[in-house]
Amino acid sequence: MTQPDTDTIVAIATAPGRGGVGIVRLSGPRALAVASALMPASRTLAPRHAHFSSFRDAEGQLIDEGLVLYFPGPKSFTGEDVVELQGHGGPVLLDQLVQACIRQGARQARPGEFSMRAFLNDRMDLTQAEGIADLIDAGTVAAARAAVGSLRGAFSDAVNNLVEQLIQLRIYVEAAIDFPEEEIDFLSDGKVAGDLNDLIHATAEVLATARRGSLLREGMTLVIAGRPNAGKSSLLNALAGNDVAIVTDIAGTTRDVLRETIQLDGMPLNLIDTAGLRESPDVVEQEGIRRAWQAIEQADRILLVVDSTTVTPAQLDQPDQLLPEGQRTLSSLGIPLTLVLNKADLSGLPPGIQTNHPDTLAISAAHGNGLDALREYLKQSVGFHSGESSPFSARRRHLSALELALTSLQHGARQLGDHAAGELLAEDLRGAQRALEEITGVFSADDLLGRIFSSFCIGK
Ligand SMILES: Nc1nc2c(ncn2[C@@H]2O[C@H](COP(=O)(O)OP(=O)(O)OP(=O)(O)O)[C@@H](O)[C@H]2O)c(=O)[nH]1
Ligand SMILES: [K+]
Ligand SMILES: [Mg+2]
Repeated sequence: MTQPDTDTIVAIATAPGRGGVGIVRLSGPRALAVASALMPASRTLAPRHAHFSSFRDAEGQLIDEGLVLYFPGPKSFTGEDVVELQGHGGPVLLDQLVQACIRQGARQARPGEFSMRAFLNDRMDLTQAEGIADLIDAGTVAAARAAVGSLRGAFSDAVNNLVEQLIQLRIYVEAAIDFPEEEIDFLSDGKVAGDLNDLIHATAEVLATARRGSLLREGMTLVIAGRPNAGKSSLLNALAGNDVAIVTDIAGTTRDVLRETIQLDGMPLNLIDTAGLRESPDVVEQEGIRRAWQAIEQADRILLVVDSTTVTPAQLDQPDQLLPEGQRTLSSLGIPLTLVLNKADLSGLPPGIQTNHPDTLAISAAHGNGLDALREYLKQSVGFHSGESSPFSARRRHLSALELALTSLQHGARQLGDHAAGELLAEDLRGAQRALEEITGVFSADDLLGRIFSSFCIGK
């Protein structure tokens, strides 16, 4: 496992720009020495007390004056000696303070390096470190509450509980393998099957909660696709409540991929409007259509918009027929799809859910009819309820790890049914544990740590 290096690091900890107060943070074995070099020689710093002091560069030039706080390790954020210099919040001024610290032997911190040291020094686990980043980045109150939950360890607790149950089961199974003379026929032993089943349920539950947490954080990506002039851009504008996209009656108006994020009762929705799909001799439009397909492939859900005055009832159950000849098929992508029958004002369709066709709604993007039903439908399609919160925030990597653990456990359960060798079950349980421990960072590849922490900003 990576060890924290012994450099003393420094960075501006407050947001870039001007503010009343700006904080420069030092961490490492020489934090106190570096900070002291900027202050009058007579200054001694009592731990966890605010001291007022001047800050000077190596030439004795006054940079600023403000408060100094010293947190001796290991009871500090990073687990190392930490000193905070709180000056006035000007970018040039704070940079001078950082440069003065560097002159005294500190090094500029890399993105996320303070949090990474806190993790490596066991001050927190990975989900807590990620909780800090998510809290800072939270775009909604619900997302911020979920991130605080992670920060306080709610996610780690849930995962550690699963690991604990898993270890108990592994001990039993491995013992049965190692001591066959004991004649514990654990394969037909109801205890193993029962415990495994409990574990599968508990893991599925944590996964469901994590999915909600991830939804609050990242939202859902909806790609609006369809033939030219179906009313895709009109739908984007109607949902965004803003004229983000150009709407005209000319087929092929939209060329670029347009992105707009909206909130649906606290759930972020990333809406993407695309060029109308058709064969076109125009090279600009061709490029737009290529990009449209690129966006479609990345969608969490596709909103296939069709002009309801042009469709026949038979086409409704075969979405691929709703695109012109020569286009790729949507059904082969395996992405959830909603059929939006637009221009209901012209076709006379009743706006809202079409009860005899699943995942089909009629709307009038131009007049706003059926949009409330569409919003409600979108929330329900992902299991999101208004005002919902999640006890913790989660990221894609957490979901993948939980999914992997669940698949391993389910695979293990099938081994039981097949009366196969216990080694196979043991292997599945080991795999599940590894996946779960990757979430909290008990088990982690070095490059995973690098990837996670480098996505944090400098000073975090
Ligand atoms: N009557 C009626 N007209 C609509 C409705 N929605 C869109 N339109 C009209 O249909 C035409 C095309 O609308 P757009 O939103 O530009 O369609 P688009 O699918 O984005 O078109 P491209 O970008 O060219 O692919 C415009 O003249 C809109 O005013 C609707 O609900 N009812
Ligand atoms: K158009
Ligand atoms: Mg358009």
